[in-house]
Amino acid sequence: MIEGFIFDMDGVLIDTEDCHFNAWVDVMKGEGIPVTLETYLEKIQVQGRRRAVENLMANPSEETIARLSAAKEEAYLREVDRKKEVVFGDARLFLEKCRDMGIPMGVASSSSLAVRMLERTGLLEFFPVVVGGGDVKRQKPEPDIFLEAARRLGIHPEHCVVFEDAKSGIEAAHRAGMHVVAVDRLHLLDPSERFLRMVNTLDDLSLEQLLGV
Ligand SMILES: O=P(O)(O)OC[C@H]1O[C@@H](O)[C@H](O)[C@@H](O)[C@@H]1O
Repeated sequence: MIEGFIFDMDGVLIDTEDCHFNAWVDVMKGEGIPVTLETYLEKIQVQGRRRAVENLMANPSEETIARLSAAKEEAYLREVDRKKEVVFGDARLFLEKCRDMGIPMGVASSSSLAVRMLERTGLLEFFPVVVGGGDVKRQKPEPDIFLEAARRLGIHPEHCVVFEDAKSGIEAAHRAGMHVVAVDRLHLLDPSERFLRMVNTLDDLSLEQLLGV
C-alpha cells in the first residue's frame, strides 16, 4: 500500500541540474580542471559540494573546499537567476493533484539549498517535510536521506514512493526499501532497471493507477 511520496528536487521538480553543471564547469575552470558532462554525472551529481571537490582534486585542503564550495553556490545562484522559470510545469500540476488527493509529501534533496530553492519557487507550501544534504551524515547512494524523510512523514519506508532522476538517488531509494518512479527527463537512465514506473515527465503518470485506487 502506498501512503506517501518523497521527491528529489533538482531535475525532478525544478529545472536546475544544468545550473549545478554550469556552476561546476565555471568554478573548476579557474582551477584548470575541465568538467565534462561525463565527469559531472560520475563524480559530482548528487554529491554534496565537499565530496564533489574531493572527487575532482587530489587532497584538497579545508580552505580549498570552503572556497570552491562558496564559489559554486554563487555561480549556481547566478545560473538560476538567468532562467525565467525554473519549476517544471508538469511537476507543479502533479503536486497540486497530489495535494488535492491528500497525499503526504516530502522532499529529500542532497542540495544544501533545498529549503531556499523551494521557497524561492513557491513549492515549499506543498511539503511539510524537507530533508536537505546537511541533515544527514551519509549522502545518496546511502539510504539515509530517504529514511529520514519517511521518518519525519511518519510513514513506513515500504509504503513510500520516491521520485528520482539520478542513478545514485535511485540506488539510495531502493536501499531504503522504497518504491521508485524514475523521472527520466533527459533519457539518461537504463530502462531495464526495476522501477515501479519510468516516465519522461510527470504528465505521463496516472495517480489513480499508481495508488491502485
Ligand atoms: O551544491 P549543493 O547545493 O550542496 O548541491 C548538491 C547536489 O544537489 C542535488 O540536488 C543535485 O541534484 C546535485 O547535482 C548537486 O550536486
